[in-house]
Amino acid sequence: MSIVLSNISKKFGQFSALDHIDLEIPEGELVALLGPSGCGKTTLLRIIAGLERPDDGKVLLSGEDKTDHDVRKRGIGFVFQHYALFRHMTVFDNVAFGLRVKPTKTRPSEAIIRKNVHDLLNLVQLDWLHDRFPDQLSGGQRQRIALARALAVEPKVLLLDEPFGALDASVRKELRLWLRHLHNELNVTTIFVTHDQEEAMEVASQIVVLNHGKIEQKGTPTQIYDEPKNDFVSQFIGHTNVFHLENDGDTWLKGSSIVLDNTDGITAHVRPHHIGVEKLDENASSPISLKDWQHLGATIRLELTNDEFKGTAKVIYAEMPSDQFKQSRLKKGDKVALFIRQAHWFNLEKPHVPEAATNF
Ligand SMILES: Nc1ncnc2c1ncn2[C@@H]1O[C@H](COP(=O)(O)OP(=O)(O)OP(=O)(O)O)[C@@H](O)[C@H]1O
Repeated sequence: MSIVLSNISKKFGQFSALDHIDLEIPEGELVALLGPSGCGKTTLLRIIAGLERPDDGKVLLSGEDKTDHDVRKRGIGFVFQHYALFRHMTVFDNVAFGLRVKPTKTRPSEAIIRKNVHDLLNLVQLDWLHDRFPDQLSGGQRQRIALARALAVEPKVLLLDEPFGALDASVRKELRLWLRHLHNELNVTTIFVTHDQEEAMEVASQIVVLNHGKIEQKGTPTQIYDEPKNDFVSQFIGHTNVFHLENDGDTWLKGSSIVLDNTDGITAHVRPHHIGVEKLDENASSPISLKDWQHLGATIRLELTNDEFKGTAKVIYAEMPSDQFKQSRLKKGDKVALFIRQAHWFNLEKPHVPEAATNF
């Protein structure tokens, strides 16, 4: 089922939770709604589900206006952060629930229900737990059962609100991959809410970045990461060094061939792995030195300081492969030269800095 949101707005009292949202989600996509706490993610999900009514705008499902349709008539399945499995029912009965409460006319026979439930439990790889009760499951297992239960009624859209939010990091990681594989298998249009950019990047085919009730950007994970539309998106996705040229000066650009006539109000965002670092000899005049470094596994994060910075960005973070770090023989206190391979520029009056200035 495709989803079109047209000019959706929602206020709570005077507070504008969603402000003229336009969004199209083609059938079969796996979309992440990503943004900081309170930006309107859950409200948007609830409006799609029919649990909340927008003040303005329309919700079209498969091209039909469903804005005023009841939640039960939308063919949508949900999973929320706090898995609401029925504690007094076994895993099997939890998954069968949605089928057993269907009106007599549309309710499958008990034999078909048994087959469907076992198929679903196999799909989430937990059929062996079918006669357990929710209290006897781990958090990750409960979440997979909650998904199986949502899928039992064959929804045309699946909405997941921070489905793995309450789980510890390693289980979350495992379930992210699992969700992506499950989606590849079923191809149900799926929207999940998260405030974790890594989760969005890893799972979604499309990411919608929200902030203060507005869409800042929509695109593939690659587009969002490599071509952020504004400084909010750039900072929200991944790590970046933020340089306010008025305060921070441009000594960090020296040796990079970037020349700017006017630095007023300009910010440059540079990802740590876009900064090359080269060891200089002791007598070199560079103001930049290696203060500290941390081992992140395959990469090393370097903490660099610039004596000439007047502003706030006193520490510059760079990253390099750990093998390269070993070869470089860098040690704390060494003077270094920086090579900025790529930067994102914001608030430039001219639409682009010269080609040579962004990539070299
Ligand atoms: N029923 C309500 N009454 C009043 N204000 C509400 C209501 N529901 C949500 N809000 C406000 O609307 C804003 C958006 O809320 P929403 O739950 O959509 O945010 P969110 O992005 O999902 O946040 P989080 O990541 O913290 O769950 C918040 O400031 C919230 O306080």
